[in-house]
Amino acid sequence: MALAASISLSVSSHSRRSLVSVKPFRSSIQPTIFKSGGTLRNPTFRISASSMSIETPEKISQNSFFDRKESGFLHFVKYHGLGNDFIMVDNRDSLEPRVTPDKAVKLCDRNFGIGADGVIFAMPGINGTDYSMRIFNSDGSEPEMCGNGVRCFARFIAELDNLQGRRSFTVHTGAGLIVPEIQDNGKVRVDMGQPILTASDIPTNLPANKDQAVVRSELEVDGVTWNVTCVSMGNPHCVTFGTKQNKTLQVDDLNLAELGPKFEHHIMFPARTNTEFVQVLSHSHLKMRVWERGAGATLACGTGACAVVVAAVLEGRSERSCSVDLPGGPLEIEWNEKDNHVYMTGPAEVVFYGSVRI
Ligand SMILES: N[C@@H](CCC[C@H](N)C(=O)O)C(=O)O
Repeated sequence: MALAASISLSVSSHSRRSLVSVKPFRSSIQPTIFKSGGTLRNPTFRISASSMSIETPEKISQNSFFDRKESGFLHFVKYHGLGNDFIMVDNRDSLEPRVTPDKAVKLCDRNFGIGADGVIFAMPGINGTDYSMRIFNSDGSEPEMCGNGVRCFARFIAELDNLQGRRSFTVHTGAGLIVPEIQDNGKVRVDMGQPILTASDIPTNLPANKDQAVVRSELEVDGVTWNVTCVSMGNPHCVTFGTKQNKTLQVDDLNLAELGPKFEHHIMFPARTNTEFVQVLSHSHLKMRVWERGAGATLACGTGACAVVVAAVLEGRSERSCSVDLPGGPLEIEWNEKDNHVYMTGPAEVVFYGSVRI
């Protein structure tokens, strides 16, 4: 759909009202939406264009979106990776995030804010890397890494910086060095590094049962015994393929909103955890739903999909290369035998460009 929009948003920390005006162009649809209120509170505050097509960067640079520097406003681009959506902030001039965790919570609010699963900051590189990436979850907590986010980050950087034909660069994250590469088809392949399996490093209080790892262990949740494997991709994941009583899951039947928080806040996970519920469709095809730490049920989780393939291999359920179906679409994951790194390939798309008063 070649829909492009001009969007105005105002999010105030004092008033929880918001106003959205959407004016599409290059489209026969011409709605004007006032999300609440009905009057344009910032008539001089006009926002740049966006497109759901991949020609967006050229169009946007013509409009000098990224040159906008008005004080009191945050200019952002909203991206998504399979529906896991992020407010991307150009923070290349400072290692201090331009938005506080409290403000991130407000911006991520789907009713009173822009709406997103997190806020991501593109920052100067450290330790010899080209860039650094930091992220706040929608609850304001700061995770170490975000797989879908780093694909969005790669496309965002390609828009922001003149990479002179370079397709790949290095990114410092809380999970260490991450290397995304933009492919000819626009998808992003990411070297996600090595999975961490040592129980205390994940961290989990579940006792190690295979070398130092927790593989197909038992986790008691509200009187039900789940079989779980714990993996860190820099951030913690608890992967389950079923319970002791019911060894295979039909993931569509799960009540995630009820189950998810019980795993996230379980005493066995001192840093909380992301949880993936997985159904094996074949040795190279998995289906998962995720409850994310600090964000709840999301449409996709890149680090989660990586953790799922690592867990599936450790439990002898799959090959090292798998398609992983998430509610928002598929990711291709490979746990490479030679270098022990996990590689993730998937899309990252612009949703819209906007500015918000901060
Ligand atoms: N959606 C992300 C993971 C984001 C961080 C996570 N909620 C955490 O707290 O660890 C992904 O795509 O990996």
